[in-house]
Amino acid sequence: MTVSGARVEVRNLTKKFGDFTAVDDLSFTVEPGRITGFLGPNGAGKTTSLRMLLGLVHPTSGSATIDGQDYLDLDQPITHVGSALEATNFHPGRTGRNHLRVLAAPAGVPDSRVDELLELTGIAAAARKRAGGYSMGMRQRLGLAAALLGDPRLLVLDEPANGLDPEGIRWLRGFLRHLAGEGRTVLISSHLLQEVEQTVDEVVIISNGRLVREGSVGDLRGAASCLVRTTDTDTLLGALRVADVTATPGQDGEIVVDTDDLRLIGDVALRAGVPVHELRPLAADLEQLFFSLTEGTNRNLGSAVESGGTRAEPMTPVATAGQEGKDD
Ligand SMILES: Nc1ncnc2c1ncn2[C@@H]1O[C@H](COP(=O)(O)OP(=O)(O)OP(=O)(O)O)[C@@H](O)[C@H]1O
Repeated sequence: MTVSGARVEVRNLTKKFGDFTAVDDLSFTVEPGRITGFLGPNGAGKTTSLRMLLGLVHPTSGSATIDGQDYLDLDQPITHVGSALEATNFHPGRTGRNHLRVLAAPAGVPDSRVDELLELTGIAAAARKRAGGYSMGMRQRLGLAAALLGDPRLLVLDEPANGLDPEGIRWLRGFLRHLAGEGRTVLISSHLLQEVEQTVDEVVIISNGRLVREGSVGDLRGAASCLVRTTDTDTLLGALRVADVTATPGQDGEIVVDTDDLRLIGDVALRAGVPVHELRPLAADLEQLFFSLTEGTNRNLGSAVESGGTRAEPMTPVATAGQEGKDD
C-alpha cells in the first residue's frame, strides 16, 4: 500500500499565555515517509505546538499547516490527520471497542475498521473490557487505534512510548516504521531522546519554546569514528597516516580514528605488525548532547532558563485525539 503522506510546515509559530511565551517563533518542516521525533524537556512547548497544529489552540502568531492548509480548513480531517494527545482521553466505563465505535460512527468509519485496528494494535483480546481498567500501555495502543481510524496521511502522537514496556516499545517502533514505509508522515513527541532514538529518522529539538536543533538522527550522531587500542601507538599512527585515515592519539594506547570501517583499521594494524588490544565503533552520546542542547531545562519544575545559545535550523510538531463518548 502506498500513501501520499502530508507535509507539515511550521512557520514562526508563537503562543503566549499572558506574559509567558510557551512557543517562541518556531519553524520546522516534517516530511512524508519519515518518522520525526519532536523532542524537548517537560514544559518545552511540545504539546502546545501540537495542539496548534491540530487546531485546538489558536497561535498568537505564525502558522502550522498540513500540506499548506490549516487543520481547521481540511476537508474530512480524519482522513488526513490522526492524532493521540493523551492516553487517558476516553470514557473509563466504555469498552475499548465501543470507544472506537463511538469515534468511528460520526466519521462514517465502519465497525469492521474498528475490529481491524483492535487486531493491528494488539488489544483485540481486551476489546470488550472497560478501558478504565486498561494499563497505560493498552491505553496508548487504544489511542493509536483511534488515531488510525480514518487511515490518515499524517499521524501525530504525543509521547506514544509512555507506559510501554520494552516489548511494547519494540512493537511501536515496528508499527510506526511500517506506517512511514507506506508513505505516511509520522510525528511523535517525547521528552526523552533515548526513548525514541532508535525509532525516529529525523529530530526537531526544542527548549523553552524555541528550536535548538533540526535534522536527521545521523547528523545528530555526527561523523562515524572508532577506537583502537595498541601497545605501539606511534607505529599504528604512522600506518594510519599512510593509509590516509585521520587518527588522534588518546591515553593508554588509545587512538580515535575517523571512520567506522573496523576491518580497514584491523588490516592496517596487521600490515604494520602492531598488536590490537581493542577495536570498537564509538557511539555518540546522544543523551548527553540532548541535555547540552536543552540545558536540562524543565519549565514545569520552574527551572526555566532562557537559553540564549544553540539556535539551529528548522523542522515540525504536533497531536490530539481522544473524544468523549457514552456508556456502553
Ligand atoms: N493554557 C495554558 N496557560 C498557561 N500556561 C500554559 C498553558 N498551556 C501550557 N502552558 C505552559 O506552557 C509551557 C509549555 O507546555 P507544554 O505542555 O506545551 O510543554 P511540553 O513540552 O508538552 O511538556 P510535557 O512534556 O511536560 O508535556 C509549560 O510551561 C506550561 O506550563
